[in-house]
Amino acid sequence: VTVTVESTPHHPIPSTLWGLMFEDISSGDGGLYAELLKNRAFQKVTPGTSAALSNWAAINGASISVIADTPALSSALPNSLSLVIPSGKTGPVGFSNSGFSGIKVTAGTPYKASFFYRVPSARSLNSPITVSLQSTSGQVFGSATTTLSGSQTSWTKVELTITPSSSASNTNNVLAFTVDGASNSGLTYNFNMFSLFPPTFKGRANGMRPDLAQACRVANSFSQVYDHLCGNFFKALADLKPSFWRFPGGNNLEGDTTETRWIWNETIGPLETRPGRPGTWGYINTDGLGLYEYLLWCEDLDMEPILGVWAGYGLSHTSVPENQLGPYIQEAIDLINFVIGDPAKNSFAARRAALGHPAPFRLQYVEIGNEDFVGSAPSTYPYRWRNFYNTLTATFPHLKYIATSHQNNPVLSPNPKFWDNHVYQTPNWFYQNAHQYDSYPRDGTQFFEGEYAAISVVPSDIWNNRLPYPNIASAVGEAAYMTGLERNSDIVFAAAYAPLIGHTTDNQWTPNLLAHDADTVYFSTSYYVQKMFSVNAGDSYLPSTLPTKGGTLHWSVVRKNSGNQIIIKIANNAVNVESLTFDLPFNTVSSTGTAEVLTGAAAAANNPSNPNAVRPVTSTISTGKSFTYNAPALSFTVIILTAY
Ligand SMILES: O=S(=O)(O)O[C@H]1C[C@H](O)[C@@H](O)[C@@H]1CO
Repeated sequence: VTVTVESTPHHPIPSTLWGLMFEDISSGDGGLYAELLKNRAFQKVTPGTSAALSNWAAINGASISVIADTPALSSALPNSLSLVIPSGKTGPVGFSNSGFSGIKVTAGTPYKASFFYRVPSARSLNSPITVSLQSTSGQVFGSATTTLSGSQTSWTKVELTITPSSSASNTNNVLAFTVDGASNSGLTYNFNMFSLFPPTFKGRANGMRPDLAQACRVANSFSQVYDHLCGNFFKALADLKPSFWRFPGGNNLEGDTTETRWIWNETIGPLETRPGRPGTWGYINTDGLGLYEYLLWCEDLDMEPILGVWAGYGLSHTSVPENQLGPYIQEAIDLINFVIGDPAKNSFAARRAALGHPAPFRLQYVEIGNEDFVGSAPSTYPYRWRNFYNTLTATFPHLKYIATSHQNNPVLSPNPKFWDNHVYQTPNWFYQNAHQYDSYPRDGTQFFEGEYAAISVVPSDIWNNRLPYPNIASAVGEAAYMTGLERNSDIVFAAAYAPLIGHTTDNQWTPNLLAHDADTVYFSTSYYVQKMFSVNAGDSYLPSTLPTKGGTLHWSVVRKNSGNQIIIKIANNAVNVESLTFDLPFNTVSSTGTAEVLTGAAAAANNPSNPNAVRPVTSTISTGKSFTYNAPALSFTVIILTAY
């Protein structure tokens, strides 16, 4: 096929085109969020049940239980861990936490441990307590000791630093808390709000995970360089050069009921004031990764937040009646004031300032709800949209509000200027529908492809036949579709693969762009496609011969001003090599260029047992005013050359 490229740009590439969608689907707690202990504050559990003690285990015959404590540490955290040392015990007695399917222990790294405690009744003994990182078989890598006071009947916080002298060979490790059995015979201690943080990105308290911090890249302040092969969340995400961050969901914004919606003001402030909530993915969210942490993360990665506000619908298909929306609209107003308000005029903005960020955060886009095309949502979205949109627009007229139902189905008033479209489909569907936006009217309406992914190769039932990890077929299908988004980026202002992150074993959704366990992050084929597009977004779109609609070969050409670069993206979904001849209308064209190619067998995938099975390979190719490139079967290529 001959591709004639035009020299006059059709439109600028929007600065927000390629970004990230995030919600907690075994991706926040235990993933992006750096806390290493699971069930750290017994949030939303039933005292006295074994479930309340999940992830905790007794050591050497200690009697542990979760109790509804009086006095509670806080109204947000009413449950405590009660430790009773039986009589007749000798040696260390106590309990341990097993983390999120394990804990990674790296020598020379300072881990910050903390907990609250009180003694129910005063006594003379002041007892040492040892907190140690150790293997499940008892090998101690590092520990710290402090003293529990026998007169401490009110809650008090203890903070310790543990710097292991050796690394663990795997993640089968626990954080153990022990006191001497003999001297504590028959005594009781109450504990709460445990926490263990390794160094976080930028050293932020309550920050993002150590594997996220750029410890792999910045001059290490620690004696131990992180396992640079593992990559890490921050490097992985930062390397995508993402332009936006949609949060907090997705389903997890909505909650199953009105009561379990994401309530922004319960996710900020000291951890002991955050009650946590049952998320929509089957586990309790600690909300340790809350609104303020998300906003700092957006600043740290220089991303535009796309902030979802709860819009009166829960996934158990309940809608707030129109005449009862007021408090929830006010909740959204207060949320937005926390983000951008004037601390001198608004108490929620003053909360932001008190947390250390007096200046407003960056905010342009607010999404009203999520997927209001599911269940009974469409039947109530017209009034929910109208009331939220009208009140928010009156209060914050400069913000851009995104609708989440199917466009004009139902008809909404006022007519939305921004829509969020989602699609989960097969690889074939993605290359067959790469032209989706070509025919959309150019009437000022803008589109956010807020969630898309090839999740299955079984068209008859994609939902129950998931790919465990992205593979070459899914990634190259997505690449074809993304050439269409790039071509139509005059009306598509943003797009994100979803979901972004998932745990390798303890997950509720596959495939994910990145997988993780307690040890490392795994980069998928789709991750590389996202990175190859995002890093090479360019500044303006150059029209060219249109690919055959529904065909297997797709391309898109952009110009990057700096360096006079022409960037050609080619997705070949055929199982045979495709030859493309490019005719470039420029006086001067470099005789060579680079071609970064991701290719492999259709089912080839990166996974924990073979994390680097498929990676992009860059080579030098011959280019010129007219040149031919042979796109390998099942491949995505980014060609970069200079021309002017
Ligand atoms: O089960 S789904 O509704 O398809 O869930 C999808 C759509 C929803 O917005 C998001 O939270 C989730 C995975 O990204």
